[in-house]
Amino acid sequence: MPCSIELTRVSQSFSNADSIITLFENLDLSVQQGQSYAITGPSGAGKSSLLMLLSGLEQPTIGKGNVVTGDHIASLDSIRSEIGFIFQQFHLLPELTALHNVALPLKLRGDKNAINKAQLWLDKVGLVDRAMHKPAQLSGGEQQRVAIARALVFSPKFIFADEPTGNLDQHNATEIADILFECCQQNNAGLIIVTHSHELASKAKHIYGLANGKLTNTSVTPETHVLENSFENISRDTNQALASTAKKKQVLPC
Ligand SMILES: Nc1ncnc2c1ncn2[C@@H]1O[C@H](COP(=O)(O)OP(=O)(O)OP(=O)(O)O)[C@@H](O)[C@H]1O
Repeated sequence: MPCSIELTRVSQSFSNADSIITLFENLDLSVQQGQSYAITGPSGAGKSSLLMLLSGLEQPTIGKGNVVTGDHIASLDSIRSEIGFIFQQFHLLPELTALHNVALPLKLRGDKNAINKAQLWLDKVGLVDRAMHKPAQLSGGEQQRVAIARALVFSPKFIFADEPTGNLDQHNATEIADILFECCQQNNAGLIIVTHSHELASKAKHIYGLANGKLTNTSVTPETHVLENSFENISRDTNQALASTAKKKQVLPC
């Protein structure tokens, strides 16, 4: 049964030397396994902090997060070994080959087939011929492919990605985004992305904006799609009619 991560009325504040920064208060957010989410918003709004709370790696100042499976509610600690991370800076281990970077999470779980499974994942992300290369011998896009394979190799329930395309050029960013969404969908993993990229965010089913401590669902609804399509059809029909009139005017004598 798919599970969801639920943050209920959470607040997050940090106290610095002479002040307290409050990022958000009484915020609710629920993310479901198998679904994709993007969190966008201005720099410093607290997007990465929210990702840390969702993943259970950090605790909110007030409120709490739970994993909900049917009627069963558990703390976020219970899902710690079933979540994967992807970062802007890749965070691969520099002394390990691509193959051993991907195999590492499986080895840590005592999986005897770690190397074979890692090889299959390198194949999935299109890097089978780079298995023996170390991160420094790979391009940014290739390193992020390794990071995606490493994050998904142990079939996690959720993937948390913080600016996964932030260090890549446009071409690589699009390719990496496609691979990431496809791999998560195929593995029924929930995908939660923090990004400044509207192109990347638009691939997610649910899009949230975080600004001034408020989280707003800005996803395009099916109704909006219908309206957009209607406008496109009207605009196309109008253009066709205008083109046809212009053509007739050219042919017909004045
Ligand atoms: N552990 C911490 N201690 C003190 N302040 C923190 C801590 N973590 C985050 N902050 C502060 O909280 C604010 C929000 O940080 P966060 O990284 O969550 O924002 P963001 O929306 O992800 O920003 P960006 O888009 O620039 O990455 C920043 O001002 C940051 O300095």
